[in-house]
Amino acid sequence: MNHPTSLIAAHALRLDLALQLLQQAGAMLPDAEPYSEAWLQGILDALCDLSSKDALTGLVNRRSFEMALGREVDRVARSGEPALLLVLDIDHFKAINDNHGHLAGDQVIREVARAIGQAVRPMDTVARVGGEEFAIILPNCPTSVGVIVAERIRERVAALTVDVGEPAPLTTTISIGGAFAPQWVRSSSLLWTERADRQLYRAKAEGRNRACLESHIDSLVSAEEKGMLFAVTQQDSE
Ligand SMILES: Nc1nc2c(ncn2[C@@H]2O[C@H](COP(=O)(O)OP(=O)(O)OP(=O)(O)O)[C@@H](O)[C@H]2O)c(=O)[nH]1
Repeated sequence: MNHPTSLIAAHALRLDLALQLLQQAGAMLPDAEPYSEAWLQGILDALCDLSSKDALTGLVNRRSFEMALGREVDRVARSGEPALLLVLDIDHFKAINDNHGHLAGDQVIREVARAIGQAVRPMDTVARVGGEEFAIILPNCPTSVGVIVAERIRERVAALTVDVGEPAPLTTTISIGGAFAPQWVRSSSLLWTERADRQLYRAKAEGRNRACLESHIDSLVSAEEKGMLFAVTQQDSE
């Protein structure tokens, strides 16, 4: 397809606010002639990057996480590879805010985020999905490995000492819930998340500072998911 060479007058674009936002976030501005095609592309890329990140931790934010989860659901349905979704929540976090202040709470969130990031593979997507809630998508993660990874993350966080400028550093723990995507079944992000959330709820109810992963996933495929599988099979055979 032929594109007209110049559809826009680049200098007429009002980019002040966009540039201000990028500078304030400490983003690298493109090293190209201002208003050239390469420069504009660099600005757009930097804005996309900024809008997909959580400002406090630098992790993937909720919006971007949901997109990644949708892509993983599709990938699992196509490839049949096992994938694990973990949801994590800092235990009794309200007490940290109440006893040490909001800034100390923020510092704990940042350190927990860093510890989680260090405990997983680069191919895993770690996101901050709420105040003190995180989620991780682990593609290509067999059931036996999932349990080990979840436990490794829990131990890393439990071993953290967070310096918040008080005589003694703070320590904290997390509860983790996990669910595997049902293989060869076209599930949905929502159903997968609900399963992981149920396990997180269980981890909290059983005493916190623990990881609970759903077992026997085949028998837990819901009627709704079986319906989706049937719909796919029917469609494919047409
Ligand atoms: N410092 C700080 N606190 C936050 C942030 N977002 C949410 N919070 C606080 O996180 C706390 C979450 O508390 P709860 O949902 O009651 O849960 P909890 O105290 O962690 O208890 P359990 O989850 O049951 O172990 C609330 O007090 C929120 O105000 C944030 O960005 N920074």
